[in-house]
Amino acid sequence: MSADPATLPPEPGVAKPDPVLVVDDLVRAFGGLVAVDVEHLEIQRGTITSLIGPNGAGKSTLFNVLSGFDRADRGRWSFDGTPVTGRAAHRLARQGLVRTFQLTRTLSRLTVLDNMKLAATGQRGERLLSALLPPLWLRQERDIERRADELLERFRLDRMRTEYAGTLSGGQRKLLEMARALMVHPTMVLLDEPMAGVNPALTQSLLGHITDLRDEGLTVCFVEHDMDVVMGISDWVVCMAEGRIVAEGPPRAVAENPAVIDAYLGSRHDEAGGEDDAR
Ligand SMILES: Nc1ncnc2c1ncn2[C@@H]1O[C@H](COP(=O)(O)OP(=O)(O)OP(=O)(O)O)[C@@H](O)[C@H]1O
Repeated sequence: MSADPATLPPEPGVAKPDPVLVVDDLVRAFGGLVAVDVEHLEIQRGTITSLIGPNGAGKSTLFNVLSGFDRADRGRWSFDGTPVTGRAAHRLARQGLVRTFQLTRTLSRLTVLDNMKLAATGQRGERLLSALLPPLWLRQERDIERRADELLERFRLDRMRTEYAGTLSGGQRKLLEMARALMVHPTMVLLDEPMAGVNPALTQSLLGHITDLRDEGLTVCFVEHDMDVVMGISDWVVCMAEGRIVAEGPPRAVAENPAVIDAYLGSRHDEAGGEDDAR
């Protein structure tokens, strides 16, 4: 952070010195259930910000809306100084905002290299144009393959280049998800549970990749349930509960925040069917 995060008041909606993403009044409801109701949120450029909260807090829904994979019922948001409310995912990717997805069954049937190449094809317009201009098309294909190979080497997946993605281990899949997101040279990446299903040996390597991205100037925002991971690498933590942001701040301050403790205990209380379960 250009300003020391410790100097910012740890309050929901606090203004950041150089926000790359700014969200106002975002509401997403499913029938009568308000899944997301965010009054104001700013994500500071060049930081690792994690989004935490109990199950059903609205984290994935917020990610889906901001990355153009779901619509909001209300609200405005801007990315890198440009209003992008309601903009589709492929257009956001071109502007530099991408999110990762868990590998689908279809992608598992493609090779690692083809997965990477497919991730570069957000630019429909250019591809149509280049199909009409073969030399341009060839050059673009070569550039895409070169970029894919650089990233595969960086993430130590180069030896798996021609293997089917479905044969990768849990940790290698997470590396591929991250590598795919970087194909479009993003400014900001939204990572969906980057550590889920990863064995401890690869966890350190994944954490290292995430901090490297931040150190290179990218903004990283991720949803994660593993609190050791959150506390270990986040510059800033945002906590949601029942669709709202209930706390944000540096990791330690958030961990000790009564609103956060309440959110987690409250959800356990609900899961316990009303019994007082404060473990
Ligand atoms: N497509 C949908 N249709 C109906 N309800 C939905 C839909 N998607 C999410 N919800 C509901 O919205 C609320 C927020 O869900 P969301 O998945 O965003 O929470 P989350 O914080 O990501 O939870 P988790 O940590 O369990 O993934 C939940 O009550 C969920 O059941």
